[in-house]
Amino acid sequence: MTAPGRLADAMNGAEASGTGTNPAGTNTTGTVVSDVAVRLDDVTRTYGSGDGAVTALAGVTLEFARGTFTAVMGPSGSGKSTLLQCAAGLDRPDSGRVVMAGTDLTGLRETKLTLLRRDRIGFVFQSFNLMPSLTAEQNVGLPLHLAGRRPGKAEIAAVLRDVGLADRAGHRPSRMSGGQQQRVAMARALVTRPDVLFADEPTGALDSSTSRDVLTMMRGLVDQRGLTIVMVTHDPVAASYADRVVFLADGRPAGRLDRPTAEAVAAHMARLESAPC
Ligand SMILES: Nc1ncnc2c1ncn2[C@@H]1O[C@H](COP(=O)(O)OP(=O)(O)OP(=O)(O)O)[C@@H](O)[C@H]1O
Repeated sequence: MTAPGRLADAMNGAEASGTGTNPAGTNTTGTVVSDVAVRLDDVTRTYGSGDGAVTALAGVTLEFARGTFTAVMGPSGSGKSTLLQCAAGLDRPDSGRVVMAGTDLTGLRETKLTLLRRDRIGFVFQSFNLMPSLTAEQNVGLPLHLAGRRPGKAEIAAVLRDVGLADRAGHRPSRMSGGQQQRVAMARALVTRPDVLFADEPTGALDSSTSRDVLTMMRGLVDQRGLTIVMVTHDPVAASYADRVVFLADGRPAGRLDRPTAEAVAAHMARLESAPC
C-alpha cells in the first residue's frame, strides 16, 4: 500500500505494535503520567463460536489523546462500532485491555463499570433516542436523575448553551429539527461532564448542511472545552473535522491520517475497499 501525503503509518509501528507491556498513560506502577484519555491494548473481540465465529477486533492497540477529536473509519464490518463499544465499556473484549484515565475497564466488575460509564463516558448514536414526551431540558437532565441528583436549572442551561440550544430548553423533540435533536442528545451525553464523548455515526441521519453545523459544534467542544471525542463515521467530510482519522480493516488497524482532508480520507478508504480480503 502506498502511503498518501500525510498518512502516518505509526499504527503499524509502536502505536499498534500490540506489545502493550507498558502502555502510554501509565507508568510501571499504574499511575497516570500522560494525557491519554483512552487506550486499547491488543484488544480482541469475537462474536459467536465454532464455524460461525466472527472476529470483529483482531488485536487492536490504539490510544486517544485527551482534548483531541478522532474519527474511526473503515469498510462495512471492519469493526468500528465494536471498537467504540469496547472503548466505552459498553462491551467487554475477549482479551486485551481498555484503560481510561488510568482505570483498567476490563478488570472492573459490572457495578463499577456501570458507574464509570454513567459518570465519565458520554455516548451518542445515529438515532437521537430522546424521550418524545420530555422537553429538551428534561431530556438533558435525565442522566442526573438516574444518578440520584436533582438537576440544577443553571447546569442544564449551561450545557444547552454549549451545544447552541439555549433558546430551545422548553421544546419537545417533535418541535425540533434533526440537527437540534442530535444537539440535545449531545447535551444529554455531556451533562455529567464526561472525560470522553463517543459518537457512532452522529451525523448519519442528518443532511449535509445540518451535519456541518453539528460537526462544527463538536469541533468547538474539543477546541474550547478540551473535550475528547471519538467518532465513527462513513463520511470523509465528517472525518475531516477531526484531528486525525484511524482506519480499520478486518478488525485490525489499517493506517492513520493526521490533519485529514476529505479528499485524502476518501482516497485511503477507496484503497481499503478495493484491497483483496
Ligand atoms: N452482536 C453481534 N453478533 C454477531 N456478529 C456481530 C455482532 N456485532 C457485530 N458483529 C460482526 O462483527 C463484525 C464487525 O462489526 P461492526 O458492527 O463492529 O463493524 P462496523 O465497521 O461498525 O460495520 P458498519 O460500518 O457496517 O456499521 C461484522 O462482521 C459484524 O457482522
